Amino acid sequence: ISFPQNAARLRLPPGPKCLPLIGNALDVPRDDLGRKWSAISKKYGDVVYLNVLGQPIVALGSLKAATDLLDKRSANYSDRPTSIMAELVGYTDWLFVLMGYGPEWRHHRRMFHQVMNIDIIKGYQATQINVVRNLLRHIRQAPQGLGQHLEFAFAAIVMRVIYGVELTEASDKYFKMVKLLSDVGEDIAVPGRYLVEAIPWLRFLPSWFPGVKFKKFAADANRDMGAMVEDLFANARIAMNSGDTKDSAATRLLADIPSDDTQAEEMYQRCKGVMATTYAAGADTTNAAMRAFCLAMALYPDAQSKAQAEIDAVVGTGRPPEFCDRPSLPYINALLKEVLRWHIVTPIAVPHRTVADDIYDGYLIPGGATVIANSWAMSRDPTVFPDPDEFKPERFLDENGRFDCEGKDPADFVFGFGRRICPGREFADTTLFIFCASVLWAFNIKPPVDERGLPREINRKINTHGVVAHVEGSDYTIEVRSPNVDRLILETF
Ligand code: HEM
Repeated sequence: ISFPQNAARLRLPPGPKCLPLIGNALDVPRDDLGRKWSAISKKYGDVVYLNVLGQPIVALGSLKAATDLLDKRSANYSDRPTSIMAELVGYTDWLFVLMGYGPEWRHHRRMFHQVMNIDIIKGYQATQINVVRNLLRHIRQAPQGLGQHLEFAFAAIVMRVIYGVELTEASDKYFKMVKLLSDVGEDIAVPGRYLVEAIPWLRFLPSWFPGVKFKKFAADANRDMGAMVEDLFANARIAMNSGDTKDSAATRLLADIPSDDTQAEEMYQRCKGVMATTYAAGADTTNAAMRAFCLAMALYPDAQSKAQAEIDAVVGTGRPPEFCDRPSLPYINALLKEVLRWHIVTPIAVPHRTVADDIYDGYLIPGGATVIANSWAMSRDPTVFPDPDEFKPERFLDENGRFDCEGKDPADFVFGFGRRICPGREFADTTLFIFCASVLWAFNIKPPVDERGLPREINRKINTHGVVAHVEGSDYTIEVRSPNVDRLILETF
């Protein structure tokens, strides 16, 4: 990467006016991130510059700007902003989502790929099917607990695949820890949320000092998460050494580490981090997409009926859907794309950081700038997605009803960009397929009803204060579609 020679003479991209000392600190959105950053982009352009207490932030509001920079100039745009909070909660020791662009991140990413590549994940299908059939039974038994069943199911899949641990009850300690992991991660990853990021010396004040509550929060999270990460890894190692192994990503990675290697300890540490990262990054995101699917089905009964008609024609009611049905289900494939577009799980993805100065469209993008790609804005581009707020799987079907997402694939922006693109996206995709197809096969999802049996308004509220956007409600009327399906849900277990 070469530094632009004329950097000093170049203009920075447009942006809101800076105030003395604090710069744009008051302009940085703290909730509803996609929509609010989008409003800033509408006003100033696709590439916007803010200065938050000396920290440059560049917000990219279009797919073109994001691909031009984060994909095509990926070598310069794949670093991550450093975060004092991430350091205080201990994330920088093991969570490679937040690691800077360098050799250690590369080792982690390579290790992740070993256990989550497109061929290996085929071996996880049996687990995915098992968990989803269990989920159907749970929903049938207690439909009012839908939200919790979903949360549990995604945690269960990841735990089984990664650590070989079978989650049994919602109260399982590991399940609680997933929640902690993702809650903390989401909270601290929002740019501008914690003042200590901009005023680092705040970390040296005592915890009782006004405004320093973050220190206690960080210390508690560090202790609890550290214990969990150690505990899970220790279990995997014990199982591995005693020969009592359920095949899992952890045991396979551990088996590859020669114990007499001088670097074995380093590799164990890395393996521990990769496993925990998979859990932290995978469970909550996939769960958020599934909840959005349920909301869409309750709000758009036509789409639900069309999807069910396709499943009935291809799969029938005599057995639940299997992975091999997927190529024959174009409407379901279109619906899955629409779920990911309609509800952007990570509205501003995860921030990148530039390594060196760069020039784009005549503007200077400074080295060390935090770069935000607004995936939410891309999903709402009406030139690509007319009526963008409407849920329309037909967007991804051609005139003959064949699946077609050429030139408008949400995967181009939903999973991030460049060298940091989500490496779990194929696993997320297969998991979502089997979950959505199975739920559609088994249940009708309808609006909730009041005491008189009349439809109540559906809670469409999205919790947007973290990096992952969650549909808040999960209160629907859920009916088993037929007595035959009911029998099968019970019999399959
Ligand atoms: C619908 C589900 C998912 C969505 C929407 C999603 C989205 C994202 C996004 C936007 C990023 C940041 C990319 C960037 O920096 O440009 C990311 C990173 C990541 N995701 Fe996902 N993800 C999903 C599921 C998963 C799953 C299931 C796993 C694990 C099995 C996973 C593992 C990761 C990891 C490890 C990273 C960090 C990559 C790095 O920093 O190099 N994700 N994801």
